[in-house]
Amino acid sequence: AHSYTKYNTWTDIVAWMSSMTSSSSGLMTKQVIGNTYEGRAMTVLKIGKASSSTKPAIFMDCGIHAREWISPAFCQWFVKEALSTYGTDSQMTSLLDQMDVYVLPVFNIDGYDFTHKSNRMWRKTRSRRSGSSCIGADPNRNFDAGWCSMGASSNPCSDTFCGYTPESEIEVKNVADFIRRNKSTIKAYLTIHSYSQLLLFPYSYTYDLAADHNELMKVAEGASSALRSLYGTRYTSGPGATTIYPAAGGSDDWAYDLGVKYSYTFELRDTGRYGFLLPESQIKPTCEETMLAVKYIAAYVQKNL
Ligand SMILES: Nc1ncc(C[C@H](C[SeH])C(=O)O)cc1Cl
Ligand SMILES: [Zn+2]
Ligand SMILES: [Zn+2]
Ligand SMILES: [Zn+2]
Ligand SMILES: [Zn+2]
Ligand SMILES: [Zn+2]
Repeated sequence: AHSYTKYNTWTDIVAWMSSMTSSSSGLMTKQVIGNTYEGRAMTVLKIGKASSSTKPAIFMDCGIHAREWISPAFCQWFVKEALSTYGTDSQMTSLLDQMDVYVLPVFNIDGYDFTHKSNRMWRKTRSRRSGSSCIGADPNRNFDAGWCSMGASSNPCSDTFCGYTPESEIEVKNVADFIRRNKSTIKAYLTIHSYSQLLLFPYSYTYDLAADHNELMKVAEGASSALRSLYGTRYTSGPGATTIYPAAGGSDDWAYDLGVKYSYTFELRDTGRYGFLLPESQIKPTCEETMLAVKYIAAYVQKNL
């Protein structure tokens, strides 16, 4: 059964999405944006006060990398917090009255399911192509942003295989299509990963500073200190290229170049003691502190609409 303090199976997450939607009394709707390679339905949850007019929006995805289990746990936690504190928490109420938040709880569903059933350390998608016995591409190297120019491999057997073309992975194409369709309303893009405790922003595909570097840095530092205020967890903020490593084809860089100014990659707990195998006992504290950072960014975006 589903639990917010467990790493849920895809089956449990599917059931959870349906029950949360039907009990949300209109505050949340769900829509399928396409299927994965193995045919699982990529489901986006739209959270916000129902409105006949289109509202500005924030898009957040989790689980682009299969083994980073704390990430989908956070998206589920965020949905719970949003639905349960709307009407009582003034900031969440204001946010959902004025904006919509699109949440993709698991981006790479095939990979996530594979980590539960076979190989816990799998990272990529599970696509297959004749000509190679190796499976999958790194979805965070498959976006059309400096594609395969650095920090990625054109070897299908590599864990950072960039794919055969930009958006060759159907999961990437489905998400890119959705964001393109909604780019006039999407003001912020948040993509949740683990681990290292970093708050990254463009660019990773070049050492050049983004046009909005100073503003993005200011907001990242504010979000990191909001996060630190709860349990003292320390994050480092900065452009991906210099803060983690130079790498091309990432979703944050692609969204930024599309025009989504507030584009961030979160690398959640920890710094390496458990790594991807973060104990379930740390789900609650990790999610509660991350809520503070996400709400900080959301409030900033709201103020600057
Ligand atoms: N644009 C990007 N932003 C963040 C990262 C770091 C994540 C950390 Se798991 C990755 O390697 O895909 C990588 C890229 Cl290419
Ligand atoms: Zn279960
Ligand atoms: Zn499992
Ligand atoms: Zn990742
Ligand atoms: Zn990572
Ligand atoms: Zn809470």
